[in-house]
Amino acid sequence: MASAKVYTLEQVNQHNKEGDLWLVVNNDVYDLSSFADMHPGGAGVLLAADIAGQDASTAFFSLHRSEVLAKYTRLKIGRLDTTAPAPYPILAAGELSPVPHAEPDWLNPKFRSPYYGESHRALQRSMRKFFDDEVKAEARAGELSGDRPTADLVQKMGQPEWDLHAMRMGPGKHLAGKTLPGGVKGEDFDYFHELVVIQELVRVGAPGWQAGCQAGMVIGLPPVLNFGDESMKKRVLPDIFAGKKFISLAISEPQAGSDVQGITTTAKLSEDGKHWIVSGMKKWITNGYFSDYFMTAVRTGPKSLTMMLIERDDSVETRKIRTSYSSAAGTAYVFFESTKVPVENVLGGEGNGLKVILSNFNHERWVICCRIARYSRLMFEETWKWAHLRKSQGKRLIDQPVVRNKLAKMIYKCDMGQTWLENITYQMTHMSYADQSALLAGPMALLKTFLSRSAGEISDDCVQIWGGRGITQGGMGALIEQFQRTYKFDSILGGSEEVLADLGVRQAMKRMPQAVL
Ligand code: HEM
Repeated sequence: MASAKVYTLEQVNQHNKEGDLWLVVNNDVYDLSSFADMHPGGAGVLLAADIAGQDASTAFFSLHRSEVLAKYTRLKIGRLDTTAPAPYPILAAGELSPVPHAEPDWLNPKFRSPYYGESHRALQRSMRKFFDDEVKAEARAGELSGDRPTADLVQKMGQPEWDLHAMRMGPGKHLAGKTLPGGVKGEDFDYFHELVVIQELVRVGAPGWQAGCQAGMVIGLPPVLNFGDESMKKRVLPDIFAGKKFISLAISEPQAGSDVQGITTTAKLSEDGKHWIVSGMKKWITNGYFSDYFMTAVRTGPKSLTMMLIERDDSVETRKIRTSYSSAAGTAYVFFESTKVPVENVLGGEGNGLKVILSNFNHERWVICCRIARYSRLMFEETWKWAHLRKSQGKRLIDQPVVRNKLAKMIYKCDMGQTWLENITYQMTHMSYADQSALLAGPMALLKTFLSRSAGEISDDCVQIWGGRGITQGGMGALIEQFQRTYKFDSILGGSEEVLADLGVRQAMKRMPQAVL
């Protein structure tokens, strides 16, 4: 590769007018002569005496995200003749953030953790690099455009080198014999490994796109893994884990929401007893728009709820629903019109639908907890950096006690949530499934309530600090605006805050002895 051309600041200074406009950002020299008229911030600001032909790094970084530079590398013509480090260092792909509290404590080299071993750290390093290098740019673009994840990327994630889709299903037999990123043996993969994968993926900062990237699988596939027979597993799992097919969980309906008792989609047995004939509609089905399979809750009798795997055919129609995050998620209505489903596709037996649904609730809620804890921390990091950059009335925002107070609240909410999450995760790695259901369902419900409530408060404080940029799509505050528009998903999906808070208390009531004085 040819080495970059080197210029002195005096040479750059000569190019300071309309049609001949250079400037320096982070020790790189940019020629903006033709770009100035297309500059979204206008040509005027670029022609100002302290900008045109000057080192404009400080002005640049107070108004743009660093991704802008990556997008406009074509304007770079060389570098400045200096050995001084770049004034605003940009993290290389895979690096940990040096911003205080931007990473959970276990990633701080000076901190110790009883929960994470070398294999978790190795997995974290691999995933961070992969998501930074290969996923972040597509994810953020897709979040804005509404384009679902590309087949190339989803299938790359499914290749044996990454096995991301299989890892997102958590520990289990489906990972046996595999060597996962970071050299982790499939048999050793535990809930902390899964937490690492989820939290690293969240950092790409694109919730709708990320949902479009097999979120339906995370909630729709467990019945196949836990209740499917070997022939179903053989038929369905390989293509889903390879990222070639999609599955979604189809429970909620317009009238029923997530109240499974109210489900009206019905299935009637065919005369020859070989098929169920399903009719009805489902709503808010993540990935439904492009799913090949639907793990569907249907009514097989007045009091009988049954789960069945429905494969897309001409009798299944899907229609996109616009929600407040990106339509990259493929959230949809799903209509079944006399859809024929082989009786072998019933999971867990006729009438046992509720048991199948409930069997995955804790895991789903835990996944949401992992996600929102990390997403909230990302917002803190953005806001902390902004508070150091942005000056108002001659002072940086961070120099204002009221701003520091808001940041303090963000730090303790993020750290409390993560610490509690790690404690529950540790119990999950050591408890039988029965004990988990009896002892962790309540704390998990309360944790999710705490984290989504905290996310709301963190979002509110972030927006106040960011001001207009916190309510503007694109530009510096893009992630903050996106967060305040989308954090509600995690406070509703998998059980709303109110329902879960109540569940947490009712579970504790069950364990209350008759009388304690
Ligand atoms: C390599 C040089 C530059 C490039 C490629 C560039 C590109 C951009 C882009 C893409 C935007 C749209 C908003 C965003 O995506 O962040 C923008 C906005 C803007 N730029 Fe630049 N810019 C450059 C240098 C500068 C400099 C040196 C200034 C100095 C004052 C400046 C001032 C602005 C302003 C005021 C806005 C509008 C910001 C807002 O609405 O909040 N730009 N620029």
